[in-house]
Amino acid sequence: MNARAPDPALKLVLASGSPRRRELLAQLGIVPHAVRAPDIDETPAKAELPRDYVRRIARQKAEASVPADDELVLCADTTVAMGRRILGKPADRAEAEAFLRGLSGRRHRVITAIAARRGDEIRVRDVLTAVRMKQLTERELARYLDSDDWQGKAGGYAIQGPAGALIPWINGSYTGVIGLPLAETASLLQGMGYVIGETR
Ligand SMILES: Cc1cn([C@H]2C[C@H](O)[C@@H](COP(=O)(O)OP(=O)(O)OP(=O)(O)O)O2)c(=O)[nH]c1=O
Repeated sequence: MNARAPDPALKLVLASGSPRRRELLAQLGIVPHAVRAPDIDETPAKAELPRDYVRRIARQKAEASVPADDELVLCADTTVAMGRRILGKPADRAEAEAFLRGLSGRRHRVITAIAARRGDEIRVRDVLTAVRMKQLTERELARYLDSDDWQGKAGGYAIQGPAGALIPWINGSYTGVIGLPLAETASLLQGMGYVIGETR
């Protein structure tokens, strides 16, 4: 992919309503010029594979976010995959419990796709992390469900919260599991001409 010339005047728009993504971006020293969360239908298509699904959703978020001439848009989507199954955000406690019982004692994948848009050009990348959850006891499961920390989290858990105690092993990108893989995001933004570290 061709790298664009660095443009220190380019402003970053974060097209995400996730406060975690904003915090992760701050780790790169980036405070978005604006935050505009697009509203799109995140229903998986029939038989859609998890990686295809997150890439499609990240692209659709970018398509729904039209940047001004001096703006670069960044969006992302995270999903948990068990084989071919896509585990999105649980609708309620019963669904979170079903997800966690399925993840308990096994390996799954967390895939985050990031998309950047400048003008009409959209670039998408995906980052895959393998995660193992320990075999949960009934007590651990009940305590975690009681914490409500599963709400709004793909797969029904968040590694950066109390569920960190339930995850003994990952292979991949920790920041990708939380929702924004920082190394890949930095390189994507720089490739689109964004200058990290510039005060705007
Ligand atoms: C597996 C896992 C997911 N998550 C979160 C990351 C994402 O915010 C969320 C998946 O939902 P997303 O649809 O990716 O993002 P979002 O709805 O929070 O924000 P937006 O669509 O506006 O960008 O799950 C964690 O925070 N920690 C984890 O360990």
